[in-house]
Amino acid sequence: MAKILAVLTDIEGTTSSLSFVKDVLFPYSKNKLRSFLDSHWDDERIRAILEELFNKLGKTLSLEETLELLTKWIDEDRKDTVLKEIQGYIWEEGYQKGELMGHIYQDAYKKLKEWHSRGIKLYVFSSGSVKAQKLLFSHTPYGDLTYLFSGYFDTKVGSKKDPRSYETIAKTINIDPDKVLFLSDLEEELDCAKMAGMKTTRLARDCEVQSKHPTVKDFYSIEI
Ligand SMILES: CSCCC(=O)C(=O)COP(=O)(O)O
Ligand SMILES: [Mg+2]
Repeated sequence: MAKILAVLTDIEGTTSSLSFVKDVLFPYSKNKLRSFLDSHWDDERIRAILEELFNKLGKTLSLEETLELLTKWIDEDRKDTVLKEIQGYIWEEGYQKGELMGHIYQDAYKKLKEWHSRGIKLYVFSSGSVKAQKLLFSHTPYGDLTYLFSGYFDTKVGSKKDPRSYETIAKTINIDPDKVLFLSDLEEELDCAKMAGMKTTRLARDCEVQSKHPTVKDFYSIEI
């Protein structure tokens, strides 16, 4: 493999379990959505996010309508920036109250730490908002791991299923795409990163998969 200067990693299914996101984080945001909207409906920061939603829809929604729409989007696992921003704020309260703890696989933690100590730059690209990413990595059983990462990207940079997002990330971090290794559990994301010129490795933790990309069961098997 050509010299890798940076690792760009997905979260769900890659550094962290699918089940943590689907069975813990998403239900938490769904259960707390009504009380969050009730208590933050007039908050300046939340209003700005909701205005973005209303602009996108071309109409203003009532609290009840907003609740209904965002609940539907959580159920559909919609990767919408407004939903992801709101979820980030809800999870923040969960982490602060000690009701949430971020999940990271031990192999991911150990290898990320090793790569960091070797001077390899580490970046995150997730559909979860940058706020949600930082919260997850600052509340792990291994402590606050945010020191490992040089930057975070969410879908404000573009969809994870669009090669242009990976091109933008490479330009932003100022590293040639072929010196960046992208890690993900999803073939389509890896295809897009490869189209942008990045190196790729697929994580297939709990199942056998057919893949065009080098495939590993955990981070221990990734040689850089
Ligand atoms: C930052 S944790 C929440 C992750 C999330 O909201 C999500 O939709 C998962 O996206 P990923 O791109 O990490 O698969
Ligand atoms: Mg994933």
